[in-house]
Amino acid sequence: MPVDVRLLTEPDFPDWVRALNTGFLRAPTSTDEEIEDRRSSVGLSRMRGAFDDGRCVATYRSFGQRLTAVGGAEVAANAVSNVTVSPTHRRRGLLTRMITEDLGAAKERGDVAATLIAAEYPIYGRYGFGPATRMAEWEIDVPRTGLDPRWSGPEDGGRIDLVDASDVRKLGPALHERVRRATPGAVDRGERWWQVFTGEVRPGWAPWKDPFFAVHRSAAGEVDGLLAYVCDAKWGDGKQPLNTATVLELTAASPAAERALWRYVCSVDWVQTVRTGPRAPDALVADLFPNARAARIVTLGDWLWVRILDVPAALEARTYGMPGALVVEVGDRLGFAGGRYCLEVGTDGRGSCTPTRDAAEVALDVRELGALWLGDASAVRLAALGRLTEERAGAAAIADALLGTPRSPWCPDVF
Ligand SMILES: CC(=O)SCCNC(=O)CCNC(=O)[C@H](O)C(C)(C)COP(=O)(O)OP(=O)(O)OC[C@H]1O[C@@H](n2cnc3c(N)ncnc32)[C@H](O)[C@@H]1OP(=O)(O)O
Repeated sequence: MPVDVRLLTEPDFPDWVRALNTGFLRAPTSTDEEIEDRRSSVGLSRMRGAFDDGRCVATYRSFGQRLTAVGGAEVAANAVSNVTVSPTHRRRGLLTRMITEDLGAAKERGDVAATLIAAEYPIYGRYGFGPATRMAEWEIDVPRTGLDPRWSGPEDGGRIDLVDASDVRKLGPALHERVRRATPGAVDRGERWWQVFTGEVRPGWAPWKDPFFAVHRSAAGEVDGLLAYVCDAKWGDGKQPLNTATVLELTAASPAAERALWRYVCSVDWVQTVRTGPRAPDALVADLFPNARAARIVTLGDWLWVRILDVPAALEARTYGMPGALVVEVGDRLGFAGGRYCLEVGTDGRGSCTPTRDAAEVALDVRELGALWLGDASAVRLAALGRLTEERAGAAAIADALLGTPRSPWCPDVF
């Protein structure tokens, strides 16, 4: 009997959770509470599974997401998550069947793009996803930073206060909303995100340790920064504290708040090492210190992957650094977004994008367009890699001048 790939129905859910845990190498069994908690937090309507002789052997879920484009507008995105195929059924095309159906539904719904955080690099390019934002994590050797150890708070009239989880649930969402609308690549967060982040809801699959929460207020008294961190309890043989603080979240609506919160976490007594957690690759953190080499990059990699589903809508949603025009030939093996398009950008930085028969100036796969869309990748570099063809000499540099951005895009979330 062929393996049945289909949308989930209510009775499938416990078996689907077992298959999900299996694919992610977690203990396959779950308590009834865990299943009920998961069930109440996700909508079944966009969950898929593959069933072999009645047993779930593959999982897939998508949900609606708001994704910030360059310039601050947001687009409707189809966020992809919980992708697994059990080891007994791998490499038989089950992922391909589930994702092709789901992207087709997203296209029909009018979603502009699809997004995901890829577990492994080689999986999703074949479906038109490109790495659109990157992450970096630093480890800071605090005594080497050259910071004045006598620091006791911001000198510019701002202040930092430790707060409780319930305060974070009150203050965090509005701050995050403000920051994510100003951050290309950021995505919206629902109430559940804040419940899990603050420990109000503790899913069985994630270990929990109460973080320390701090907020930064500007001199005007406005909350413009949020920090969450946990500390270990390591001491050396010579009775020296060797604690590490690991930052779980640092959201700042202003550079002053960002600077103050990094300064704060590097000033906590006993803390010798700060792990920044995943940050934007051009985060301010490393260069805040008199000795920037005290911050060492420990991880650098791709983060949010974007799959453009509607080229004109995606290119018209964002803004551009200069006026100009470019004819782009987009290839799409799955047939959702391919075609030749003319992008024309006015002096106001807004673009119009329409299908055209004019000669293409650059040709690329939709995967590379996804990588370029948020401004992180370079068309000139993609041409050097052989992943973008210049049909007119110099066109890749024009693409970069149009699409490039002064700061890197950044998605602080994992989903
Ligand atoms: C957004 C997220 O949820 S990320 C989490 C992804 N999940 C995981 O990493 C969990 C562990 N891995 C798995 O469950 C599975 O291996 C999956 C889901 C990644 C792939 O599922 P499969 O059903 O085996 O993929 P499928 O058979 O459709 O493969 C399609 C193609 O992708 C390739 N492919 C699939 N997975 C990988 C991989 N990890 N590395 C390299 N190539 C891969 C296949 O070789 C195949 O290539 P082809 O078209 O050239 O023949």
